[in-house]
Amino acid sequence: MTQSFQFSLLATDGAARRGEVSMPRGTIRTPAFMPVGTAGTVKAMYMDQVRDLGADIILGNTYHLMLRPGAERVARLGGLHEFARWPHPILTDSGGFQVMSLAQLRKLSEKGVTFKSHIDGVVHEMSPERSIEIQGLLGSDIQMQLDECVALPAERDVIERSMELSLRWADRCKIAFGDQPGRAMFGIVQGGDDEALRVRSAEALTGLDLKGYAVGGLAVGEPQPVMLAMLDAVCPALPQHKPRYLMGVGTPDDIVKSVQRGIDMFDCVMPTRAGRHGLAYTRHGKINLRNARHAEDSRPLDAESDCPAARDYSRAYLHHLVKAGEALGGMLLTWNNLSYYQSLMQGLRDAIEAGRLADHAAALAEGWARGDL
Ligand SMILES: CCOC(=O)Nc1nc2cc3nc(NC)[nH]c3cc2c(=O)[nH]1
Repeated sequence: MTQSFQFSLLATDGAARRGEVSMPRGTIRTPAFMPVGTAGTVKAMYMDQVRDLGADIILGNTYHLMLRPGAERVARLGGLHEFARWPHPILTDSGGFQVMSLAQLRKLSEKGVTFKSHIDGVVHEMSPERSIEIQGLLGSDIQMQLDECVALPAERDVIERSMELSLRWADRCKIAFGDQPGRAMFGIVQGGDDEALRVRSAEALTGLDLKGYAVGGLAVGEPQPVMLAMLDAVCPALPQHKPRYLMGVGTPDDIVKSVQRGIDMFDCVMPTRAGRHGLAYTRHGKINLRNARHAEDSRPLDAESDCPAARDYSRAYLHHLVKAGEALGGMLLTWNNLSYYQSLMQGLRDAIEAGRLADHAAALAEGWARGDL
């Protein structure tokens, strides 16, 4: 068990990397998918199940937890790992993105963001320093800088000013983070859909010598080719021997194409949220269990899966649960979806080690395109 934060590059295949992040609370095998545990829970899952599916790390949302139950309260109760019974690494976001998408009446200035809670209307001030303080109170292993995710499309000078603000906040967060052995603070590359601004952001953050780098400001509705073009510009401008985390991504296809461009870590609400809405992710593509065509289909989602939710329940039963609004429907589909995402990541890790990522990616795409025979 290490007392420090170390990233080791174990193998590469083109721009893709197979690595390991070793931390005091455990090792993260990369490429890695981080299930989103917004308010200290991966919705509809027990934490033991999340672990059994192969997740090495989960994501917690600062915005939600600071509003309820409150960061100081979580600290008094022993921190988020103890509170939520997840003893492995946790990455927390800085809350910036959620403030801009969830809070009412938010104001952004050099100082930070001021907003009214969407729960009880209380006004909160979140400076870069306070964001890091909150993440420390939660006991977060990987803390994110406070940043501004500019909405696209935007004028170049708006993107530039926003990117430069995030850089100043990165510096303030690094100072506020100080020296927390075994923990890390990641910078967040911004710059919208402008390659030159993206490279400037990546190079400036590299100069701060942080433990890892996130790519933010993407997966905000831009076409996939735009997102991938930004990765083609950013990844070569980031240090080879530090982890790269693409925020909010994505579909299985997004993940494969991003791994091929050098991304190591992902988080996305898709598998959990879609599961609660009746959608199953499988190696044959997406299956919408709300659709009446499943009403008498006695086949499971995937007879070859080692996940009981995929292997042991008929589509007819899942369709019934979803139509009836039964809690078990969301539970089984979330279980299936997270299982599929973790098996996707395991397959990518194996393919990079074996130097056959291109063939593996083609086989995956063929399976998704073949659809659900
Ligand atoms: C997870 C760390 O988040 C932050 O602290 N800031 C941040 N979060 C983002 C989350 C995003 N989710 C999506 N798509 C679903 N795009 C995102 C961008 C950011 C971001 O720029 N900055």
